[in-house]
Amino acid sequence: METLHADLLVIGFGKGGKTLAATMGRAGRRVVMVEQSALMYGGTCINIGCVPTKALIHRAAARPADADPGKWYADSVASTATLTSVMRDKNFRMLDTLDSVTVVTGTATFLDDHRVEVVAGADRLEFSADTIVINTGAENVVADIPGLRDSAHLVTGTELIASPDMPRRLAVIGAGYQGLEFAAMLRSYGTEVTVLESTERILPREDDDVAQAVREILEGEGVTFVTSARVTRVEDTDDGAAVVHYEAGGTRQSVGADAVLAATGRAPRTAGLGLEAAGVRTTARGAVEVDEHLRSSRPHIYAVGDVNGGPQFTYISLDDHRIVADQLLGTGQRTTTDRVGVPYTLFMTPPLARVGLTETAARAAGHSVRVAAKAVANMMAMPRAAIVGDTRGLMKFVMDAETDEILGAAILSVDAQELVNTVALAMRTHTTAATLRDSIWTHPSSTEAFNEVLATIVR
Ligand SMILES: Cc1cc2nc3c(=O)[nH]c(=O)nc-3n(C[C@H](O)[C@H](O)[C@H](O)COP(=O)(O)OP(=O)(O)OC[C@H]3O[C@@H](n4cnc5c(N)ncnc54)[C@H](O)[C@@H]3O)c2cc1C
Ligand SMILES: NC(=O)c1ccc[n+]([C@@H]2O[C@H](COP(=O)([O-])OP(=O)(O)OC[C@H]3O[C@@H](n4cnc5c(N)ncnc54)[C@H](O)[C@@H]3O)[C@@H](O)[C@H]2O)c1
Repeated sequence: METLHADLLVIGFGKGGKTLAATMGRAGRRVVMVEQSALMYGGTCINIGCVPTKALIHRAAARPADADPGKWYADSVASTATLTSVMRDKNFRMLDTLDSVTVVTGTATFLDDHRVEVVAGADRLEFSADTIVINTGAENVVADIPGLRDSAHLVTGTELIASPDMPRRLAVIGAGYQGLEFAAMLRSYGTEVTVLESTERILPREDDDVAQAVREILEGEGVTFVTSARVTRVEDTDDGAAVVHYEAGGTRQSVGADAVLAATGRAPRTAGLGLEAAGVRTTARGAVEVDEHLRSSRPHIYAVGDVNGGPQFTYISLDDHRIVADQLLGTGQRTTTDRVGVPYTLFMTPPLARVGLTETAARAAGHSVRVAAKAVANMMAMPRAAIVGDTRGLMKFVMDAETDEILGAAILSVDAQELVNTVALAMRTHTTAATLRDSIWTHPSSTEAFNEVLATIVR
């Protein structure tokens, strides 16, 4: 069989890989992009991750009081599918319209460190490339709980958002990003939601006051939480539902559910890639082992995005592409250690946005800390929350008492996903808290809260 040669071969149509493929294609390099599914052009984020979940969250908030919840849910799933198909098509065309880029639909496996086999049904192609980028993402982990994997009611987020049938009762296993976003989203459509989390409290990496505020908001919406829960068994019943058995607080309990959502993490997708044949090492957690330039143990093979074991966010995959592009076209200076102030947002309503250190982590790291904090409901100078009708939440800033630089922030408020980017930029540019506090911001805006919160030193 003929082996087709490319300058760059990318395995997986994720954020980092597709952006790199486009950049290299525009620079005149011969690029092959291999994606295993035509339903995944553009990757996880636009097809089964960020975009559809946030679209469904947005639609839930727009439900008229008199709309039938089940029908509104089915319509929302349908309109979300339309949105993702438009984005998928745009992503495909972004690469397909570049003369030097070829998109191949099939599953890639390494034959050796320069050759990759692509299989699609009975068809088989073979490619070789000078540079290979692995961008295969991550996949949901289904915990090893008796009965769970065999339950007809087990769903991952991918299946949940594809079905027009709104579950009447949802049991969520895991109170991380997926668990809390799906719990909040389904609850706002009208589903009865119970979240079972194995740790002592939700969001164990956040400060107590922030995690508690999140829990109170979600409980106020009607979500039930069981923490320190050990899920022991999932059992399908004759009446077409499931019962999730668990132990908590020293007693055995159970909850009935029409769907059981596995939200216990996403693991790097390296199985079946033939990494051994290429001499590419993996970490104990199954990620491709990379250095700060994202080179694997074979220097011409890179890994970008979730598969390299870094933070699982779309914009990290995008930043990974900048590092590899700098290796291939630039000065080769950029590294993962350049990253300062990486923000992230949990999209509940209102959202929780975070950047930098928590108060607990800042103290543990030996910083001399000052904390500014205020409940959104107590703010006088930020009418935006009242205007949009949601004054729940709090804002909290952790500053270095000596330099007045911001070490971290937690913003649980309307517009938090936007506000946090300004704070992250302040952190990256060593802008002091006093500058943010005394700056001129538009009115009425959420950013105005900085004037007030940063003047409210609580410790
Ligand atoms: C429900 C959910 C919500 C999320 N919400 C957010 C959010 O709001 N904000 C945010 O920043 N992040 C969010 N994330 C995380 C974000 O989606 C991921 O971090 C990001 O999409 C990872 O992109 P990637 O570049 O690693 O690869 P991916 O986009 O995962 O792409 C990998 C691609 O590789 C393909 N592939 C795998 N193996 C092979 C093979 N052998 N051959 C060929 N192709 C292969 C897959 O089909 C897939 O298309 C969310 C994730 C989920 C699951
Ligand atoms: N808004 C966003 O940016 C966004 C949204 C969704 C997902 N993501 C990304 O996807 C990643 C994966 O999300 P996730 O929520 O699946 O994982 P996660 O790691 O964020 O949370 C998993 C949770 O499940 C709990 N858990 C594990 N095993 C359990 C068990 N047997 N019983 C009960 N609880 C158990 C863990 O203690 C943890 O709280 C996130 O880390 C994030 O990077 C991002």
